[in-house]
Formats: sequence, C-alpha cells, structure tokens
Amino acid sequence: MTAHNWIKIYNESNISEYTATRENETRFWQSLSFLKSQSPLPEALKDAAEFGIKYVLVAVNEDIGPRGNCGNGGATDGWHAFLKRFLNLPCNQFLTPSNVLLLGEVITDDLQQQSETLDNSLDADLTRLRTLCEELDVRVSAVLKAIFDAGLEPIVIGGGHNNSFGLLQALSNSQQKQCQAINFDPHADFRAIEGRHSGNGFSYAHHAGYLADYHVVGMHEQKNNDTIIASLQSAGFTYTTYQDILVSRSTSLTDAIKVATTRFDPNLPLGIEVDVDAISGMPVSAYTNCGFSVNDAEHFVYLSAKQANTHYLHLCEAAPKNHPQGAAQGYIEAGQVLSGLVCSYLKARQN
Ligand SMILES: N=CN[C@@H](CCC(=O)O)C(=O)O
Repeated sequence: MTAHNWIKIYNESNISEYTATRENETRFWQSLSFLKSQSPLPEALKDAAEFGIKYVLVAVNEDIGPRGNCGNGGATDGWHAFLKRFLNLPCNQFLTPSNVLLLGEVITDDLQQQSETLDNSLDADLTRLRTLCEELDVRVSAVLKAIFDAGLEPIVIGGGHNNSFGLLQALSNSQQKQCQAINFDPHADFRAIEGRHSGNGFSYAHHAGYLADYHVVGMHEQKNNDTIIASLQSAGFTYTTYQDILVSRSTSLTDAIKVATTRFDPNLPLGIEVDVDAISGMPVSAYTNCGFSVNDAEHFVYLSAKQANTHYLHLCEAAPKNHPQGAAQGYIEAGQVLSGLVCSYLKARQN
C-alpha cells in the first residue's frame, strides 16, 4: 500500500456543507487550492509545490489513540469544527491563504469502525486499540512523508497526540535526519513502550531514533508520573512546567519557548506540537479548567513557527462533543481556537 491509498483527497464538494458566501468579500475557502491532479499523491504534491503551494492542511479523524491511552473519545471531530470556521474567514491584507492546499483526510474510517465496540477498561480491547493505533501510524507516516518529500509544510489537525509518532517518523525519513519537537502540552506523552497510544508518541519516536531533542512547554506537575519524568530526563529532554509559568511565575511563556528555540540545532528539522488540552475550557479528550489561555497557545505557535527549521504544525485532541455545554458550543469553540492557531502559524511563516 502506498501513500495514495491512505488519503481521501478533497475537492469543492467535500466542503460545500461548511461554506457560505458573502457579497464583497472573499473567504478563505475561495482562496485555498485543491489537489486536482490525477497523478499519484507524491507526484501530485510535487506539482502543487511547483505551482507555489507551501502549506498543506490534512486531517486525521480518529480517537483510537486517546482511547488506547485509557482516555476519552471524541477527537474524531476536531477537523470538522475547524473547517466550519476556518473556511469562512475573510481574506484580507493580514492573511490570504493562496499558497495553502486543502488536501483532505488520512483514511481512518475502517479503523474507527473496528474500534467502535472496543471498551478500553478491558485488557484485550485495550490491546486491540493499541494495535489499531499502530496500523494508523503506518498511514499517517506514509501520507506525511509524501508531503515532506514534496518540500511542503503540513498542518495536521484532529485525532489524538499519538499521531506525533507518524509525523516525526515521516519527517525523519524524508529528511534523513533526526528531528526536534517543541510541544505545548500538560502531558509529556513520554509513557512506556507498551503498545501505541496517545500518551507515548514522543517516547516511541525517541526509541525508534527519530527524535533527537524535545522540550515540553507548560507540562503540568500533577499530570505526569515519576516514570514519565525520569524517562524524559534520561533521554536528555526538558520541560518548563505550567507551575513555573503560571503559578510561581518564575519564568515567562516566551522564555519557556526560547529554552528550546535557542538550544535546538538549526540544522535539524523542527516540529511544532500543540495538544489543545493545554488550553482552559477547551472541548478535548482530557478537559481542564486549569490551563493556558487561547492567546498563550497562539503565542506559542507564532514564536515557535518563527524558527527557520520549522517543518510542520500538529494540532490534536480537540473533541467538540466533549464541551460541558454540549456539542454545538464545542464546535464553535474548537473551530475558533483551531483556526486561530493555524492563522498564527501561517502568519509567522509568511512574514
Ligand atoms: N495525549 C494525552 N496524554 C495524556 C492523556 C490524559 C487523559 O486522557 O486523561 C496522558 O498520557 O496522560
């Protein structure tokens, strides 16, 4: 199976349910490009790059990873909330996404379907969820490698943080180099090599030799056990805690980001990771009201994306249906936040 088998490529008909028009304004959906070529994905992406495309929006609609991590479902829907908002933003002098390709979705439907009846409180079902997550890794990695090989920057939205593994594997294989990642997240996602899930994307990437350096911004002191912290430290990786930034205020968010950006090797590729469960009140797999603000997250993305060696943005774990006030509110808020983060990335990369 190749990358082409694992992608559902969008055209206008896939977004018509989300879009509206307004007189005298051009909206983002009217400025974005679709992949029109009949060629296999790798060639079609290279053609798109030649036509001036720089950024690629791609979805991974799944919640197998968070459920395989003994957590809640719902991360299947972040992408749809994002589209509803992002596609209808007005193009203007601040931002017009004319070099952005709306590629589509990594195919997950069959895996999601197989996972539907699995109960993560039962050992056998948990093992099966982790096996399905491994199958998903293969697809994410294949599609993302084709994007990186074409010299394009993916913006990956949806699903659990498990997909950091496929992203880092793809980037490392494409560049033939180890990678670095900066992660805005209360969780280090450096759990044991115990079967794939959303809590061990970075430990697996390190174990497999894809991750050379890693810094977690806003790691929460009460959301990581001793084994996770010890494993992170023995890998030589670092963190700045939520408590450092927002409780004792012994450092600022800006300085916490600079710990990584000043230390990281400019010759190695960098991935920007945001688990939106870092943000207070977000509808996510693991809800918190003790987190960062939306504009903190936007600042994280903006400042990190200013690094010349940045290769991707990954926004994961949004689960609109888990909003305490219901799905409708969850869609509105997830859509706004994910759109704000993508715009912060594009603005940082384009200026
Ligand atoms: N990517 C998230 N990782 C968290 C999950 C927390 C939760 O679902 O409650 C972790 O492993 O701790």
